Amino acid sequence: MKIAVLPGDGIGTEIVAEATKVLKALDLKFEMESALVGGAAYEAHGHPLPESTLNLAKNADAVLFGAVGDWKYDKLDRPLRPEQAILGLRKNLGLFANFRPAICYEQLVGASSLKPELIAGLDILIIRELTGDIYFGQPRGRRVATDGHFPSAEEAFDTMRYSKPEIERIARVAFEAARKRGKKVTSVDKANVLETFQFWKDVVTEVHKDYPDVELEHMYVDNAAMQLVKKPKAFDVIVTGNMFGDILSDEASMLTGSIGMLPSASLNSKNQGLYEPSHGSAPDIAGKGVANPLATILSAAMMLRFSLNQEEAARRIEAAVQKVLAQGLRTPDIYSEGTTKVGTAQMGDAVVKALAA
Ligand SMILES: NC(=O)C1=CN([C@@H]2O[C@H](COP(=O)(O)OP(=O)(O)OC[C@H]3O[C@@H](n4cnc5c(N)ncnc54)[C@H](O)[C@@H]3O)[C@@H](O)[C@H]2O)C=CC1
Ligand SMILES: CC(C)CC(=O)C(=O)O
Ligand SMILES: [Mg+2]
Repeated sequence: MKIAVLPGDGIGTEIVAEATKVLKALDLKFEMESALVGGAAYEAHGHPLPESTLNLAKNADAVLFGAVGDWKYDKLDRPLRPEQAILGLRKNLGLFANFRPAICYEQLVGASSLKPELIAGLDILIIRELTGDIYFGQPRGRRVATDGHFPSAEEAFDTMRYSKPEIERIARVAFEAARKRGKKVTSVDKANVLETFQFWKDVVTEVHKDYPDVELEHMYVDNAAMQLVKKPKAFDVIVTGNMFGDILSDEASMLTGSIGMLPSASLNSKNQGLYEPSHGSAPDIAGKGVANPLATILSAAMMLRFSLNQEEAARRIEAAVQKVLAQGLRTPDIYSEGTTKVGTAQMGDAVVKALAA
């Protein structure tokens, strides 16, 4: 078994170091090989996703990814920007199904910006389509307008699109997932305005016929954003497109206490996967040793479960995370009065210690 380890930029290197520490402490038989990705790869090789990094990821059983990006690369041509590395990995590996579980651990109920009664016991699963939508649609670019409010002005455009098989396969993933938990799927769209999402809604409704035991509701994305903070526990599984899923999962992360708590798994049809926290490279706190490594450590647990067939080891990690939270250890993003503030490495060390106990 081989894990490709791609730390990336900013806090990516700090949090992945803690996750690999935890993986090594499990004493399982797998090999880990690291490579540069994102801005770090651009600096060393002139490209954010060098062929060697892509090949390592393709040939591994699973990929553990940190985060990419930094403001200093924002002026580069788009194909050279660090974010193209994660988009390229998702596309090249066919990682269309992104699982983002938003679970509020009992010990963190007080860390959320929402009232405790709204989020205590929260366990929702966002399933985000990851290789289509406006993030990948062509054509895109800049041009001179020929119509509209300002003819002959400079304009920019992107293309939102989904094919029927792309919607069908992610809908099936969502219904199958719901079957194993609360048996309810909320499909989030903007069918009242966008043709792409009327199509999405029609196809999801059709696929639902094969899952009569699962309840399906449809919700517009603006309402979904509101309902997520009004009554989050009314959701079970949310399925949505790439862009809406990106936005709603950041919102949902605050229901768990912090974006530093939200792991993710991105799977292809062979259950090969890339595992990364839902957040980015956080340049504002990079290098300070204060980033929360738990989303990455929990992503490593998802990797053991989904790609490496190590359910017991996954559970051990999740139990260890709960244990350190119960001990009162908190990185600054989840700190509240009466708990103990720790840094990134101390949090990783505490998880390793909790594994052994
Ligand atoms: N998958 C990826 O590699 C992603 C990369 N990005 C890139 O990351 C860079 C920064 O983007 P932002 O919009 O600022 O999003 P971000 O998720 O990096 O940060 C947003 C806020 O959350 C905080 N935060 C994020 N992770 C944290 C953690 N583990 N512990 C404590 N606090 C944490 C940050 O300090 C910041 O205040 C950009 O270059 C962006 O393109 C953004 C999202 C995903
Ligand atoms: C580069 C972005 C598409 C990454 C992101 O924001 C995400 O996947 O959540
Ligand atoms: Mg995002």
